[in-house]
Amino acid sequence: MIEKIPFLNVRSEIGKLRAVMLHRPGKELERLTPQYLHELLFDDIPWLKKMQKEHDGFADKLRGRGCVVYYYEEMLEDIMKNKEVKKRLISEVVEKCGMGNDQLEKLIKDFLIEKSAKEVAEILIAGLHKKDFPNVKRKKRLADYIKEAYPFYVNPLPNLYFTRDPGAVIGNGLSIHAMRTNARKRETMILKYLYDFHPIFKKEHTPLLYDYNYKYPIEGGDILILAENVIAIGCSERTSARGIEDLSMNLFQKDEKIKEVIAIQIPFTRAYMHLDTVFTMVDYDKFTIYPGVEDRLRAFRITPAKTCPKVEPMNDLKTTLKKALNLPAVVFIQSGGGDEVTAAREQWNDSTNTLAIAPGVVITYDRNEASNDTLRKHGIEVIEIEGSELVRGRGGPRCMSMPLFRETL
Ligand SMILES: NC(=[NH2+])NCCC[C@H](N)C(=O)O
Repeated sequence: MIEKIPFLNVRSEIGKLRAVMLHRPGKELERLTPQYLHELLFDDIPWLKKMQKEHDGFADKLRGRGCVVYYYEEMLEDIMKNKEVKKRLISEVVEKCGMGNDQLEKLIKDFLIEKSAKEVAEILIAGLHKKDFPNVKRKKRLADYIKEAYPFYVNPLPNLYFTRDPGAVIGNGLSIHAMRTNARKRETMILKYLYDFHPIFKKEHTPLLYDYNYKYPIEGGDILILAENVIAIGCSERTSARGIEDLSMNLFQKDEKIKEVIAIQIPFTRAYMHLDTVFTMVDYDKFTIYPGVEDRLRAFRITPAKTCPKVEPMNDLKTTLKKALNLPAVVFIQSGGGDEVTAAREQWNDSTNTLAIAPGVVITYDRNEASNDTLRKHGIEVIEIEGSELVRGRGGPRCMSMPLFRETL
């Protein structure tokens, strides 16, 4: 049952979190095999049952602190109770699978349309394995032979539990992202349907700030809502410079409160694919940072201008943040407790990927002991969750959550 929230509202990284969208990992994770791990953006294969327990633990901690949890899959099921929506979504998904055989496409569409909203929601996330499709007599095309060894008609979406990335609520608007990799593109297509048809998005009050079919990639793990008037966007392996400029222009045009964007360039590499894997905000004036990249970050100030935004290179990130947030000082809390090796190991396990649920209160993985201690020494309340399986997809509590509503500071 969907409870009502007023409308989307995220004007900071740290305001009390009242509503969040999660995805409980499901069957899609059991479709990972060593052969396709890399393509599906995983480094290892999680044990699903344990992973779900860990994820439920995460959701419980959020609820325990007064946050309503919405699940992606339930919302997807909700919108597909409308037969027309179900039909359109099935068609769009199947057509984007590149099967190379129109007759097969039609058969799969007909097969899916007969299923309930719940079953279709599951298949659109977990994928359609060839063995789950009845072997009806049909003419084989070249593509069928070429792809004979490939197990799926519709690919699974194992990264969907990182709900942070396909979309971001910024202010009262929704940014639906153009994902860098094919493995994650359907996640955003589905989010667009949720935006169009699910009542919780209250489309008429929710400006669309970016769309998944825009040309330049941008992903949610790179977006940090520093304050009402200033947003940080990482320029990373996943988020392009032009994507940042285009989103900035839309923000300036569609949200009168947003006056500047700080672009933060991080090294382009898998270990830190998004800004939030090395840098997150934990309190009004405190950030946690992976020391291994601290000297390699570059900051640029982006402000409105006529045709394209004005871009100014800044001297250093700390001073830039201080100025933008109008603070006398900002504190960078180094993850890893001051040891280079510990810091690198814990970063790989998402020590810096903290989810603030109120000013000075964060959720992190329990395994990152040194980083958690350091946060506590700086007066941060650290709520720990288990994440031995969850972490295998290379993401932590922040990646696993898409805030919908935060109390205004
Ligand atoms: N916001 C984040 N840091 N998300 C992490 C996403 C990890 C996921 N396996 C990917 O590579 O896309």
